[in-house]
Amino acid sequence: MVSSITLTNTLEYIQALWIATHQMGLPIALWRLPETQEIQGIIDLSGQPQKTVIDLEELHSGFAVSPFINPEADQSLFIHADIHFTLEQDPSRETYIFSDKNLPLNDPILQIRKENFYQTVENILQTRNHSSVISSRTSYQTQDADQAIFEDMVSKAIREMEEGNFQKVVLSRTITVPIKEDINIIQTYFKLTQSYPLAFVSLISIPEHGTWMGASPEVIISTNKQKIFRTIALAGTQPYEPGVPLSEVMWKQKEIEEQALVSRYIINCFKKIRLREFEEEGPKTVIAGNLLHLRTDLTVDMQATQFPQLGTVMLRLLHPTSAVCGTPKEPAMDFIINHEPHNREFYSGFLGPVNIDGESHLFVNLRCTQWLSNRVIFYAGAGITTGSIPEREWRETELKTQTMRKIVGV
Ligand SMILES: C=C(O[C@@H]1C=C(C(=O)O)C=C[C@H]1O)C(=O)O
Repeated sequence: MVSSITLTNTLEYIQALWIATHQMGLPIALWRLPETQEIQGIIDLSGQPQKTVIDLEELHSGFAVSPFINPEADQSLFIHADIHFTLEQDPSRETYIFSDKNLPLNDPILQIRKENFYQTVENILQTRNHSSVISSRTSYQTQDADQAIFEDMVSKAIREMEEGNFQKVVLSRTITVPIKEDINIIQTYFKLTQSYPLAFVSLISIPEHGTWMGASPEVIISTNKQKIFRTIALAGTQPYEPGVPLSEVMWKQKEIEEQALVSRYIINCFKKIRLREFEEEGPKTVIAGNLLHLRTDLTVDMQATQFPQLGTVMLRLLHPTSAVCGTPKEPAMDFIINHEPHNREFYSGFLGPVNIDGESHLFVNLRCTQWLSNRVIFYAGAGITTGSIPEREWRETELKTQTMRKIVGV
């Protein structure tokens, strides 16, 4: 059984692993945390992720994926870590070391499946049968809104806000693009990790639920070994011009207010659970690929506050935040459901590793794409307030897909 191997051809090995999960119908998640080099992966040998509430106190090691619409919080999928591996660059930076963490498998059937899995990987490597995009979903229909339809939807939202129905709504759209037959999804993923060093870069595939790749700048909740809870309030968008110091970046009133709404939403969630001892830092300007955002960091010492279940409680209260839905949450959500022509599915849901080495890091699924065998669907949204100009919001959604489109080559 594989436990640690030095790879001379990393791409080929990870691709064989990816193909093997598809041949065997197994869910897989690959991710790289912000500001780290190591890529990690999880494979669920049962073949079916569990549909569950994300309770960090109850769940084993795994990877959580929630759709945007999850009102009772029970629609999240949990990819169980039957296999957990890491891919680390060696100090010479010439090769990668692939390590299987050899998590204990209590069920002998899973042990046999694991052996079969690595055997399948070997067979694929030997036959060198490397097809290009392997997607867990071949047919899926979505409706892209053109510029006029999107701007009409934004204008309608502005009118409703002027009537006082809500204060902010985040409206999104899809862009469906055919892809070349020879595109390599794993190579694209590696490129994405390089373009977004500060983001959470993920690639997941779940039978019947699809194949998704993204580079999220937005933590929804994270809890680390030191028992520090962290979340962020992220909003406001402008293009990043390399060379301009972040301290010199100026923000318009509209963006400052929009981001303040997200911060206030999070602090209100703390108030609901009577938590007063939190640290607030920011807002400051941060880089996400080709863009800049405004970010406030909010942290809590879960030991000092005697609140070990804070991650679970806050996840339930926060999702969907005002950064991807709006304020107040219910009328903003109704507007989205009634007006966006597409189904968001996992876009603006959350995803990330749970209880891996004593830490959980969940991110909002943004700057993401869904992969079908011959097409990619890009998803992007923008925060709308009464100060919005529809054409600028359209341009913002264009900007939000730009880095990803360049990497995919479309
Ligand atoms: C909705 C998206 O991004 C969110 C909306 C932002 C905004 O309105 O300025 C900024 C960052 C994210 O919180 C997206 O990327 O699709």
